[in-house]
Amino acid sequence: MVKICGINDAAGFDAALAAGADLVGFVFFPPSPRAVSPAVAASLSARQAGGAGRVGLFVDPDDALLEAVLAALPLDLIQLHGAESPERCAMLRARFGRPVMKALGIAAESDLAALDRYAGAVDRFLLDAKPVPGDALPGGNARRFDWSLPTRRRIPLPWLLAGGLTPANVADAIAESGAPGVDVSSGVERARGVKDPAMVAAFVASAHAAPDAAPRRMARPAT
Ligand SMILES: O=C(O)c1ccccc1NCC(=O)[C@H](O)[C@H](O)COP(=O)(O)O
Repeated sequence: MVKICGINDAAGFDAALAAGADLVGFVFFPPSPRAVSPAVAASLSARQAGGAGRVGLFVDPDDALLEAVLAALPLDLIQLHGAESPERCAMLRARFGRPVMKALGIAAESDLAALDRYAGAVDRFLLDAKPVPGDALPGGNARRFDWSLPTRRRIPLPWLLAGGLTPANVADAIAESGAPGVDVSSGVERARGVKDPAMVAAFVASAHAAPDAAPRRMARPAT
């Protein structure tokens, strides 16, 4: 399973779908250079029906933002990339009736303890590099973490690996981490916030071809 995150223009959206990405992510976090309004996300999503699940990325969203986004386009998955508690994740999942993917920042094995705290409250995990002081954003910083860490714990839900992935390293990342899916943003950009269609195509091809992976093993979220 391959997710291309931070889609904010037609070329990036078209490239992701043409390449066979399983999920495309829209960032609803205004400080991000990849941020889109609900209207822009809806118009990009309408370029092609189906083809990839639509993911909305939020950072500690209030209910009003989720209402506005879901009124504009039918998300398949809500990605929570802030400090949302397990209780808040469960509440949003119940209120909006969409599966939730919780992003967990990982820098050391001890960070994996959060998996058990969230397991009953969410549907999937995104294991991403933990931001460090000075990072501009809570995610999407092209920072990677030790790919062997996920192998040290049983991960109780379907999950994606993220953080600093590129077309050149994604096969190694899958092999070393055992990830059933991957998520990328910076590594398929020609400039910060600008997706490069050729890099998107190369990333999806490399991830789907990775011999040690089962990237399509994790079913798409129900729509
Ligand atoms: O991309 C952003 O602008 C962003 C903003 C706020 C929270 C998370 C954000 N991105 C997360 C992702 O794009 C991915 O899920 C993941 O972090 C991989 O990012 P990258 O290292 O850039 O490939």
